[in-house]
Amino acid sequence: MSHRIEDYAIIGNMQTAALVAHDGSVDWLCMPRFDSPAVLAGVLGTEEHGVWRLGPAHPKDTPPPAANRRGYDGTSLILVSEWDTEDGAVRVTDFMPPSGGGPQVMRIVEGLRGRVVMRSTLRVRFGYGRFMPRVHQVGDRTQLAFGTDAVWLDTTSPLPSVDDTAEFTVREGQKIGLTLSWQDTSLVAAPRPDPYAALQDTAAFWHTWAQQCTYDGPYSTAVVRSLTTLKALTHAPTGGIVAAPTTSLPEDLGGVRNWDYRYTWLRDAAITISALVAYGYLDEARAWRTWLVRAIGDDIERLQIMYGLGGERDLAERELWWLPGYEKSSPVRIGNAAAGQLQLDVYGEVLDALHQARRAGLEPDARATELQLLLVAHLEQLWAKPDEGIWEVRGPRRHFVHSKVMAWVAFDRAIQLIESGDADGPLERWRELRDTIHREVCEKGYDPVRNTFTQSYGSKELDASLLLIPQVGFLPADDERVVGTIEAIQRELSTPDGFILRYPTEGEDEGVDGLPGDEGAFLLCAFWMVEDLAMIGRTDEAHALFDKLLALRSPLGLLAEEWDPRSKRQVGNFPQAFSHAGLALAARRLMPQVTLSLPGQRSMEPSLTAVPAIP
Ligand SMILES: OC[C@H]1O[C@H](O[C@H]2O[C@H](CO)[C@@H](O)[C@H](O)[C@H]2O)[C@H](O)[C@@H](O)[C@@H]1O
Repeated sequence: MSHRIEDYAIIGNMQTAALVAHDGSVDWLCMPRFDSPAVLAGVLGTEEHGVWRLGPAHPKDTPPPAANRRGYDGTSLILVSEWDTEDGAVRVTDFMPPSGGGPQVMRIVEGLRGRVVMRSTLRVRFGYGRFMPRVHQVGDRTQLAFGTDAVWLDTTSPLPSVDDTAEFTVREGQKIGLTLSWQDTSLVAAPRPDPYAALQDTAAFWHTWAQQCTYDGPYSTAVVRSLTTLKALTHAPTGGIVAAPTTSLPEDLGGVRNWDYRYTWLRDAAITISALVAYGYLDEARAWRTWLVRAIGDDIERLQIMYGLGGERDLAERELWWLPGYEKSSPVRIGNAAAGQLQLDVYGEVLDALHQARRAGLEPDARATELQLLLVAHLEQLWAKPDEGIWEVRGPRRHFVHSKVMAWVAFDRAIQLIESGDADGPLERWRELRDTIHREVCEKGYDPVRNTFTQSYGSKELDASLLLIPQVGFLPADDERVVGTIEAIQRELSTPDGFILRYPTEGEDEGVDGLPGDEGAFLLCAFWMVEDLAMIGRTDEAHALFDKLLALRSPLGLLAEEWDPRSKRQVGNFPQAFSHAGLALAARRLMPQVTLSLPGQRSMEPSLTAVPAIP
């Protein structure tokens, strides 16, 4: 397939999501859940791996035309694409109703001017592009089935079709709705959809959701789009949150750094919740907290750093040999071996997100409080061990400084929870431990010669995760070691165009992450840099970097995980929660009236909750 990653739009219903290219092709769709096998997987291969293209008919020897205009309808996740042709103009409105039933993709074609011949080509391939469906005609409805899975195609007017393609003409003022609904074959036929009513309900849903946002600043369009994208990555039935809706969109075009992000990482979900909570969204925090209690259960000893959306633990990684990969970036992987890693930072991230939610007004929950205490008690046994760290390196375990800092955060937030009177725990012991970790990090994780914290104890490498040191309240922003670290990261981890790498890679040799190949600038890290620059008073630089980051967004305001400065393209899974959470939190840091207290940044100060909702 020939679409850039940033050419895609996301539509979704908080159960799953689809990617729609600017020529009207849906090239990625997993049903019924984000982490179910894809029924359309063209983005990782060819049209034969599954696509649903809908747009003006075009000659066989020319590529399908890109829409002349495209955008979301207001703050919603309803995508509107318009084409001008020699014979007229047409609009296609794509959306997935968040109605709670089986997931559906709805596409409404509307003639705007003249007459336009449209073509719908639907190639459903079950099992990630592998299996052709059996096609059954049931009256005027079409069922495409393979084994226990099926999708139904319904249209509001009968369309003449040959094989997988239907051509039809729309005239000015005429509308035709097409719906693809997922349905288990053991169930009766999916109810006949009403896309016109569903469109109204979907628009109302997103409008109401966006109105709750408390941001009132200069970046409101970008912030609301990022928050809407984060909402789209939440899974309403369980409260889980995916890191991204895709697998194996490459971090290195043509390379092997291709991973499956359709799971709930404790870290990514916690950062997502921190961003949503910062703008007044507590329902998502409550749902995630419930998910957390259910997924972890009482099994603290066997805590995983990620789970399936339903709390599944077995996320065994495997390669899909039949998919050539996005621009031949292979292997395509599903599952994620990082699920079995030791990553000490997740304790701090979970405790911090729940701390933010509590301060923002989320009511206490006894089971969640108990869980937090159990997590921290377990961390007492673990914090001194080496681990795989925030970046989930596949090389040897190390004493990553960020992991230790986040262990400090876990103890700090637990101490604050106890001090608030909402929980009982070994206050004195944990205070001592908090001090011990602090001392150890400052002794072993800091290089006095270069005046910078380092990636791991005794190492000479830097790591952008060290930018969180002032943000989490480990040290004040004006501490000279913090300023030295920010400056060292700027010097050594900046790309030529001014963005930030996570850590140095080694080209074709294996670097610290145990992987060959390089990668792009990690967008979350650049947003952290924005926050740090603002915190040390270099506000103009912070704004300039933030503006540069905003300019990397796709025309629809979307961000993948990384930016490749060589090809000047977005790379990695898309859209990614990290990047959008980073954007939202950085925008908040740039609000002049926000006063942040230390320790424990990202606190909700009254000024934020008091501002009026966006119109
Ligand atoms: O760099 C190798 C690792 O890359 C992925 O991890 C990254 O994505 C995660 C989900 O957003 C994020 O939590 C982590 O911080 C990132 O490094 C991949 O999931 C790993 O399996 C892989 O080892």
